[in-house]
Amino acid sequence: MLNIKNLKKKYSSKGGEYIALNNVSLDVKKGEFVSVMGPSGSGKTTLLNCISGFIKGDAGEILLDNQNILNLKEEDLANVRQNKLGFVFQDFMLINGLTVLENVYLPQIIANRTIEEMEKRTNKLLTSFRISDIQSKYPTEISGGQKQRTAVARALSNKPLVLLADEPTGNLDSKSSISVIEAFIDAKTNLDATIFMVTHDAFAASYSDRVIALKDGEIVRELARKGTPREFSNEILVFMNSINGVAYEA
Ligand SMILES: Nc1ncnc2c1ncn2[C@@H]1O[C@H](COP(=O)(O)OP(=O)(O)OP(=O)(O)O)[C@@H](O)[C@H]1O
Repeated sequence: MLNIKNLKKKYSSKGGEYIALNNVSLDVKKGEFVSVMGPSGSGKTTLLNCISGFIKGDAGEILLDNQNILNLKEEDLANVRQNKLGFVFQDFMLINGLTVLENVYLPQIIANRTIEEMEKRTNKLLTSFRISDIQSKYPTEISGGQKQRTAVARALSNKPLVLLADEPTGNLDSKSSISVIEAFIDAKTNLDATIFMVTHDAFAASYSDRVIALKDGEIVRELARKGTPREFSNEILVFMNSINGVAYEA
């Protein structure tokens, strides 16, 4: 589904060159939920931005369902973003002037889906994320958890190949973080969604199938989920603390 081969990215600035990604290779299978963790400055955002095409990798390949998106023109990249990728951001970015239903419809309208396609897809999403009963409400009238489920439903509305999530629990209290993770688990279980999440949050990562650890622009380890989320979370914390100067908290 997502195959990255020998991806390199360096930044040039007055102080010289800085290698942010050094030969990063990874594979994410359809239906997998993968987290990327690493100390500040390890290259997580750079990796996510290369996959979304917001910044250009210097060398290597980023294959999305076998299409190399590394060297696409901006117009083709916009197409990939609209039709093949879904995005969940830290602050969710729902449109307050639109209802829950309209927020989920919007990307499909932009992608020129037919009414029948939109209705079928939207009904499935509203049911999967348990937001059917609040579909006529506006984002300011619903709970934090409902907002997050709406944002994940919207991100999946055009059936993306991969859902990219950038620190989705970053600013949230633990109750809201659980809502986001539940939404991801629903997306994986009910819709076979493929999720690629960058996070500092070992609790959130402990619900993924695999954690990829980055340090200084290189993958230093992959941890496959074992045991309960609590046990996996502890294993992640121990490992992240071992490669990181700063302590991670549970
Ligand atoms: N536009 C840029 N120009 C120069 N250097 C950059 C630029 N963007 C990022 N970097 C450097 O590249 C490295 C990787 O940055 P990146 O933002 O990918 O790290 P990160 O792992 O996401 O960090 P954080 O967890 O703090 O968000 C850092 O050392 C950063 O200073």
